[in-house]
Amino acid sequence: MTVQSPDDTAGTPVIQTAVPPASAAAPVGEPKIKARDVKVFYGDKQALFDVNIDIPAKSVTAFIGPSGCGKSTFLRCINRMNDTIPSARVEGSIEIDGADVNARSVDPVVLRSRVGMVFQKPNPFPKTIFENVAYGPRIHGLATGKVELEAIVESSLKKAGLWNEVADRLHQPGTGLSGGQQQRLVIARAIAVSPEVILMDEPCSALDPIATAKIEELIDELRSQFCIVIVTHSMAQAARVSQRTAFFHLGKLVESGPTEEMFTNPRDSRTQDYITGRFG
Ligand SMILES: Nc1ncnc2c1ncn2[C@@H]1O[C@H](COP(=O)(O)OP(=O)(O)OP(=O)(O)O)[C@@H](O)[C@H]1O
Repeated sequence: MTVQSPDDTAGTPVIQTAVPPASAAAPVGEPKIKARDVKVFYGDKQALFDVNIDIPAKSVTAFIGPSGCGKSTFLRCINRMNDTIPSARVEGSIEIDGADVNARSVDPVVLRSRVGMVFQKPNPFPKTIFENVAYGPRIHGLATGKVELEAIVESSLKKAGLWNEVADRLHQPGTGLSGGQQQRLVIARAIAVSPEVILMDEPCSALDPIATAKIEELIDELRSQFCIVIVTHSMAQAARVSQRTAFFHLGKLVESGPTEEMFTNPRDSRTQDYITGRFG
């Protein structure tokens, strides 16, 4: 299906979702990620207020909302990237498969291999294409030798839809690829350590429409294997790629639910106002 009026700024947008019926998109069984009463402070300033959400496995969940509403802050709680911001303090609990990510016993480096992250700007290492993908499996001891490492690199690049474009130049710098290819390389790098969750923070905002379409197709393919959470400014993109959507406003999670319902029949007037372009 197509989505009209990308980014929804002109008039009242009509957003068509390309997702299964709402019943098929509802979480089944235990959620992969369970957040309870999550609050985040930067110094004295509170950026997130009591966020409660269940995020299913093998599905794409989109976080939408106006600039500064806390989408990225919440995303960063899931793999403890907020630990790297000295002024940030996180309260409440986030569990992945029932285990608290903030428990003392959790090594953030190991957590981040289980919960990979893709940023707005593609950030390949200043190394070859091969080394970009091989680095994680090597440091986490996932390959017993060269042949196994090569197999992981190949299968990760294939899953990221990049193999055919780079198979004959694996030993050239990753930074020599186009922006869209670099973003797929970064996704291959995340996949290479067999994560369970992939967090994407506006992964297409630096890409042209063709590269964006490729990443969106890739997200759709990857959802059969991973729990994917994507922050996006584009409601059209949320509608195209996600099965569930969460709307944030002023640091609060206003509502979340099956994407189709969120865009056709939101429960909260703030969501309605946002999706119809009344603010944003
Ligand atoms: N490192 C930081 N230090 C201090 N305040 C921060 C920091 N990062 C974010 N904030 C503040 O926290 C609030 C939420 O920001 P956040 O980046 O999570 O929102 P967002 O919804 O992802 O925004 P955008 O869509 O513009 O990326 C904002 O008021 C922002 O200024």
